[in-house]
Amino acid sequence: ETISCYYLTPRRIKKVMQRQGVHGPKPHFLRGNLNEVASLLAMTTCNDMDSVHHDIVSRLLPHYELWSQQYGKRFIYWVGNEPRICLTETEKIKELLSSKYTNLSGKSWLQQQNSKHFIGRGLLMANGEDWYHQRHIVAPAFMADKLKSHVGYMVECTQQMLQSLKSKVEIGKTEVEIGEYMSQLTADIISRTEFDSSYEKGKRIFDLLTSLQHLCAQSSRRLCFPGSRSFPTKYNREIKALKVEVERLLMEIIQSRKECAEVGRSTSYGNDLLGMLLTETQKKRTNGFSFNLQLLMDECKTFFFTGHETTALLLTWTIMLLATNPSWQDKVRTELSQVCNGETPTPEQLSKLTMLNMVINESLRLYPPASLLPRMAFEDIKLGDLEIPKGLSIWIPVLAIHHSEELWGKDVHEFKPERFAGVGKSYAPGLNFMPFAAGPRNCVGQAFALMESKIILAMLLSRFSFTISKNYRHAPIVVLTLKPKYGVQICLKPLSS
Ligand code: HEM
Repeated sequence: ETISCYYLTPRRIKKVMQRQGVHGPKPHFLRGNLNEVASLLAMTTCNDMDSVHHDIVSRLLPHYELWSQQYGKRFIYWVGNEPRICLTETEKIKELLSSKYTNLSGKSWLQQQNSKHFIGRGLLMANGEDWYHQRHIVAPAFMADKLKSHVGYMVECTQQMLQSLKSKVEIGKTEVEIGEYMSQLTADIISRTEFDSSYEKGKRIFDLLTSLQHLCAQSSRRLCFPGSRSFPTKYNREIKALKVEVERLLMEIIQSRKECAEVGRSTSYGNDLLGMLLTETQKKRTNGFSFNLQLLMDECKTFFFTGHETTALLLTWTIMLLATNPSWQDKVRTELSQVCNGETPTPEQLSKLTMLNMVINESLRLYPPASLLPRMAFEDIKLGDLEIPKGLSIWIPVLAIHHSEELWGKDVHEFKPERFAGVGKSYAPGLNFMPFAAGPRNCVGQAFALMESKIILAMLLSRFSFTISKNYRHAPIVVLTLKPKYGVQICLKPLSS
């Protein structure tokens, strides 16, 4: 199978794509176009941006800009031995992400390899039947009524964060790097709501996962061929050691939950995500799918990771946008005082915060934390007139779609939340807007993330007003997710209420 994946299929793919008039840069032996991508990116991201503006595609996807100009909307390039088609036609994307193709497409071997030691085969990286079973096991943890029961924790964690901001301001430290606060807060919330574990306990897990993420991200730029990941290099040893340590800590959390149930202190494993996963490990299955201990740990890692970083980035970018657009900050604050009257928002009130919702959408459009969607065709598939041969990987550059002048108009790079007015009523941005992907394999945590973000922003905005600090350096980068390279420094001013 390896041989067919590495030597035969690419030749076939090349032929099928050429026949359809899909071209791209010439690949080099073994490295494909990795060197061009790396050197273009090194050039565009070596400096900060000269001002806070949002035209970031040429900075973050310079290869996309170059090749889409040279070869057209659809082009093909090579990451090592893996051929990729870049797809921006939203009708075709819609079809690809629909239920028709959930079994015929998924995460590629290369991606699975790159995250093997990071989040393993948890939901995000699973395919086919494995994915289907996992998705059905975890989905109930993110239903509306479950989410409502988390509001209390979310508010409590946010209050603690606000308290620590207040203490800082009181001793005269009015400038803070808000990204760090958001990252800690969302980590705290996912630990408490889904694992019933304190932030301190979870913190070490997050730190280790972050280091693992960085190491594994490096590997996606390294040359990869079958077997190379098991060489005992320093790099591989480092990854192994971190992985062992994360899993040891997770076992502690898992073990203590199991003991709680087994010594009879509680009647079940609990009904948060960890409890539901543990219950699943006890079930005997006949259909060949087994939820074993390794999968349990992979799932925990997956949710520790997906459950906090992306949301923290959404919050951080939104705060940067509000800090640089004081009129929108005022608008949202006015709405908050009208709807919530100075109180902590309830789940019912959250849905009435339309200005806040518009601001969050606009932030997700300009700075989508997950800026690319990767898929691979496991069979030959046909998207309209486009044939996608088996083994071709498909890259959907969400960031480029969100910044497409053709789709959004001349003011595409401007911060204009009003473009989302009426979303959910008469106006649907449809597939021009896909920060959480779409179809059956969309973000399972979307409602969780949005509820959490609204609570945090609402509480922050009613306690403080803020401006961007002169120390803020606008330098967005993509390291798996879209981040501000040096964080977001803001100056806080407490509001009297
Ligand atoms: C603003 C915050 C978030 C954004 C922008 C975001 C975005 C996304 C996107 C684009 C995907 C599809 C990835 C792909 O298929 O390649 C995804 C999947 C996923 N997300 Fe999120 N996410 C966010 C928050 C969360 C939260 C809070 C959780 C969990 C509590 C979560 C858990 C997951 C999981 C488990 C998947 C994999 C789903 C599957 O493959 O079936 N996400 N997310």
